Amino acid sequence: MGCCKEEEPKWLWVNGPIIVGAGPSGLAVSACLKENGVPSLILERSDCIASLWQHKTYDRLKLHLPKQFCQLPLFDFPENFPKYPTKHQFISYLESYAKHFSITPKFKQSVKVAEFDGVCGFWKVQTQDFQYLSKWLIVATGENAEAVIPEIPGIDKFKGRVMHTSVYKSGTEFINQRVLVIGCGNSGMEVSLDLCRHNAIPHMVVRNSVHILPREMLGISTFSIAMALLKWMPLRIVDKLLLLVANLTLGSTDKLGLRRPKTGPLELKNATGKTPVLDVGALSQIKTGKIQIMPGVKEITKIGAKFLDGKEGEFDSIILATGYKSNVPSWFKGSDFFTEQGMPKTPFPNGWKGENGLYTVGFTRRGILGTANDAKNIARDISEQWREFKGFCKNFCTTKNLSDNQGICF
Ligand SMILES: Cc1cc2nc3c(=O)[nH]c(=O)nc-3n(C[C@H](O)[C@H](O)[C@H](O)COP(=O)(O)OP(=O)(O)OC[C@H]3O[C@@H](n4cnc5c(N)ncnc54)[C@H](O)[C@@H]3O)c2cc1C
Ligand SMILES: NC(=O)C1=CN([C@@H]2O[C@H](COP(=O)(O)OP(=O)(O)OC[C@H]3O[C@@H](n4cnc5c(N)ncnc54)[C@H](OP(=O)(O)O)[C@@H]3O)[C@@H](O)[C@H]2O)C=CC1
Ligand SMILES: O=C(O)C(=O)Cc1c[nH]c2ccccc12
Repeated sequence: MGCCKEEEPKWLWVNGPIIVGAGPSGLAVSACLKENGVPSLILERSDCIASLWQHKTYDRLKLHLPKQFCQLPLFDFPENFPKYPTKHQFISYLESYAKHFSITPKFKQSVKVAEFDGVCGFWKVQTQDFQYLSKWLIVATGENAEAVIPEIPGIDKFKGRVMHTSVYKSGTEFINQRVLVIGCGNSGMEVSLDLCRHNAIPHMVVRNSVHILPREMLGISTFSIAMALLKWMPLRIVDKLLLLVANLTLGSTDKLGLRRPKTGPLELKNATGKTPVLDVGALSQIKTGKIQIMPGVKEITKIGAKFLDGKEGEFDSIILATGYKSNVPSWFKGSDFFTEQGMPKTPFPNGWKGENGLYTVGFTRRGILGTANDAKNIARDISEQWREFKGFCKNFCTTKNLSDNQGICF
């Protein structure tokens, strides 16, 4: 009987923290560490930095918060960037960012297991190729690591195309098609709008309530207004003001089949992570009927869908705009720092630090702004320990002809 003993993966000692994920969060924390004299190693499952932005977003995507809220620490956006940069501009900024700080992640390293070894006092991080060892583990895999694909009765029978928004690029593939868009967050709204602009016929499923705010109020971004008001008044009052202006400028969304939640938009974002829709044009297409609002789906049939109100419709394609989730529970083991949903249990602003050298960056439900905050906190914290640890490292590592961010093999 042939026996093939699986080869033990090679061990790599990392000089500095291990960062999992080369998105904006991983890059930001690596840059802040470097600024404090601490080397680090980023492990990235994909073949490039910012893979969410490069591989999983549609062509027409723009940041919907103004640029001052979306830049990473220590290195600003170029002056000539517009108020709302395009995704291509954002990616080129991130590439310059990595270059500026000489950040060279190790690509195609998908972390399968990460666990603290209490005996040796190190984090053991396993990818398909290696086992990495470090005193610090920084989780930067994001709140949007995997697409949420809900089980919708009958979806396997559907004859047309079914895709998640993470693979949608442009409406050019859907010209003249009747498309069912399931979900009405920012992705559902913007994909429906893009479909309209390509002469497709989108029908958007709204099974629940949703907050829609104008992206700007009197030429000032709604998000900037909210941030400014929050310095002076409680969240609930800010929410009331935002809703007052939203109702004045957009009219009642309830009449269009878009009921507002009882909880205000910012309070809801903080409590559940549900981001309010910042409208960039979908609402006016809903008003003209070019985007049709549909109730919850009862089941999908071969040729279309049956809805909870008893109506039926025929569709050529289905786009799941059903959101994203963290993937931390699938690879992070042996600690109860994270919830079952893969978010830190400790709420903002203290969720960035765990025990035994564990850190998280980008799990604040506050977009890039939250990332920048975490990255600075982590770098400050680790750099204090680093100075002490460096002495130990010097004795430990025999091979000295390696650059800062390479692992030492033994
Ligand atoms: C369509 C869209 C638009 C958005 N627009 C904005 C905006 O305008 N402003 C804003 O502030 N926020 C926006 N966000 C939120 C956005 O997710 C974050 O702001 C930002 O991308 C978060 O960066 P991150 O590095 O934390 O996560 P990500 O960008 O998701 O990066 C995480 C990285 O980790 C890698 N990874 C995951 N699992 C593993 C593993 N097991 N092993 C190795 N690598 C792994 C991934 O491949 C990825 O490269 C948007 C999100 C989406 C989906
Ligand atoms: N321009 C930009 O900057 C953009 C930013 N984004 C950001 O990306 C993140 C993800 O957004 P998005 O992809 O819209 O995800 P969201 O999680 O915000 O929205 C998911 C939507 O899908 C619905 N849904 C989930 N499961 C089902 C189901 N089984 N049946 C019917 N509906 C379902 C949800 O409804 P329910 O509420 O009932 O659960 C919700 O309407 C957000 O932070 C968003 O702001 C996204 C696009 C553009
Ligand atoms: O665009 C996103 O997904 C974000 O997470 C940005 C964001 C953080 N906090 C908010 C509050 C209201 C609208 C968007 C955001």
